[in-house]
Amino acid sequence: MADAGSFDHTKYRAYPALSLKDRTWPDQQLTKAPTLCSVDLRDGNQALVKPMNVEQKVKMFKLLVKLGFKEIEIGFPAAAQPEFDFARRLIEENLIPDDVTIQVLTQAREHLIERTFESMVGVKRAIIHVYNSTSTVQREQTFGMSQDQVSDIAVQGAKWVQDYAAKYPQSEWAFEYSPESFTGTEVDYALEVCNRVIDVWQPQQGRHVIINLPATVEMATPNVYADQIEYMCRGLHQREHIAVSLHTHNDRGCGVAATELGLMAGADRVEGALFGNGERTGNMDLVTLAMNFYSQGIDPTLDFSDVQEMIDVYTECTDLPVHPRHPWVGELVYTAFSGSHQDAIRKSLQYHNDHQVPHWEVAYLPINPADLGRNYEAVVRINSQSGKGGVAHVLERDYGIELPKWLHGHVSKVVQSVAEKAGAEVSSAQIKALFDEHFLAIPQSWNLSGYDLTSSAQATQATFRIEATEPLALKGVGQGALEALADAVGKHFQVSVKVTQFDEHALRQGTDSDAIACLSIDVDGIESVAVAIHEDTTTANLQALLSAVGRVSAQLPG
Ligand SMILES: CC(=O)SCCNC(=O)CCNC(=O)[C@H](O)C(C)(C)COP(=O)(O)OP(=O)(O)OC[C@H]1O[C@@H](n2cnc3c(N)ncnc32)[C@H](O)[C@@H]1OP(=O)(O)O
Ligand SMILES: CC(C)C(=O)C(=O)O
Repeated sequence: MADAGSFDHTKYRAYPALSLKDRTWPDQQLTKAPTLCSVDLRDGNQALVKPMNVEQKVKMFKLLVKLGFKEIEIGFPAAAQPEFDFARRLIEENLIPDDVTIQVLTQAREHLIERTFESMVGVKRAIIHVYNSTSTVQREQTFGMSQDQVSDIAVQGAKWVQDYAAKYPQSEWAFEYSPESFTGTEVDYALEVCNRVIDVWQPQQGRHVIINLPATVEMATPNVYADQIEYMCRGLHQREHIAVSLHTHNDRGCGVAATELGLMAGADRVEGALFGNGERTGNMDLVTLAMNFYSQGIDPTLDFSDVQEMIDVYTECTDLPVHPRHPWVGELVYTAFSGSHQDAIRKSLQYHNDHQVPHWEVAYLPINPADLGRNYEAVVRINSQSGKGGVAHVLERDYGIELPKWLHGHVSKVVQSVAEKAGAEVSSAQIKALFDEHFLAIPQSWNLSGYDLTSSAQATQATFRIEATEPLALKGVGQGALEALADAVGKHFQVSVKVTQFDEHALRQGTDSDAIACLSIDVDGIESVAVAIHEDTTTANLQALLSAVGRVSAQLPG
């Protein structure tokens, strides 16, 4: 038995690096997506607390087909009755589209291979995937066998697969071999085993052969895996007739990176699972890989335009959640809470609206979330980390209220104070309510009920009627209505009223004809800000001024 364990790194040692001095993969660029094979229904399934039942497998299979997978490992039919039944169901109910090839896994043991072929009776086309572990540890500790003996298991397995395939000539067969725990295997020995298998299958005679090189356990940095793949690609017999496939796991958190470097090193095909489900830390995440291609302008060959459906089916079938920060698809991955990010996003989106930008280049948003069926509401969310740009963005986005820049700070101060006190997110509806309460609401007794203007070349003479406890009529004169009202109010309260900021424009949404007036005044040194919306532009302007005075009226003389 192993000891009880102590946090002592000296019991571990570094992975022996392969010295491939003339490696070429670092100079390669990925320009095309590889063949993508989903192993959700096998490697993903075998790692679940509660493996999927047949109905769940059917549901997952249909999702995988809908997403566009052309190769799908559907299970390990010799392992358990539900696995066998699922294979039969797909075949008997004709659920496999003509352009989709299913794949099944088996150990290199004859009775399991025989049963696997029985599960495939009547299939149009299938990949029989046979594996045995070739790793040093498993040779010594699991099998107690020499290199030659383990290599013989692979060769024998390959022959059985070939022999049983010959018994079912109505189906089109492809063969796949995995030296399981490839990354725990001496690479020259792994090459030797694979070549012995290839020599049995003779792919140059038209047989479709896949050599899959799994990082069953991820043990080293991705560059080491890439070296191993380049080494294998150089040495495999009949390389041009076989597909080299990658199957990485995520023990060190680098499953996707290892796959990408492995592709640069010459591989043609990739196995993985949605959201990285799979043994331990999971298989390589196909969603991340495909979206990495997509975001580089490369067709990923999969369609994730309805990400929510994918998440719903996945969570229902696996009973596993998708992390909110999961690359590309997590609930929070297009959300900015922090002020400077929000400000940059808002300006960048505006820039895209206003200019012909040939490619998507928006600050902090590597792709357009709408591509995945996500809406923009999630992009900017407000809490105490947020700034004025973010609050302005929410009012614009959700209510069509475009505020002048000088007003952003005033609104954000109110929202920030609520966010700080609550220690929580402030919703869009709360922001609107705060805006209404602090800027738009007309203070009691300060409602403009009418006005009469007489304009001459010199000045505007005006009477303003205000709904107060005692209806009020104020008279003033000035260059235009707003100045006349400032004059009228000033005279009435014996104060000086100066308009320091003013902006008026049409509202972007809601009633087309509505105007919004935003204004800041100085009343004997006291600053006051207010906003008014009205279908009549002049009324909006005048009401904004009256509201601004009303907000500080308690501080005015008399
Ligand atoms: C890395 C991977 O993900 S590999 C896939 C792993 N997935 C699974 O194992 C899930 C499905 N597997 C199962 O349900 C079972 O293991 C079965 C049905 C396939 C086999 O069941 P059993 O024969 O009862 O048990 P088990 O798997 O423990 O068999 C171990 C025996 O098979 C041998 N063996 C294991 N793997 C292989 C292989 N790939 N090829 C040949 N022999 C193998 C072992 O050496 C051992 O031999 P021994 O009996 O002489 O000691
Ligand atoms: C059977 C093989 C491909 C496997 O699942 C692994 O090595 O992780």
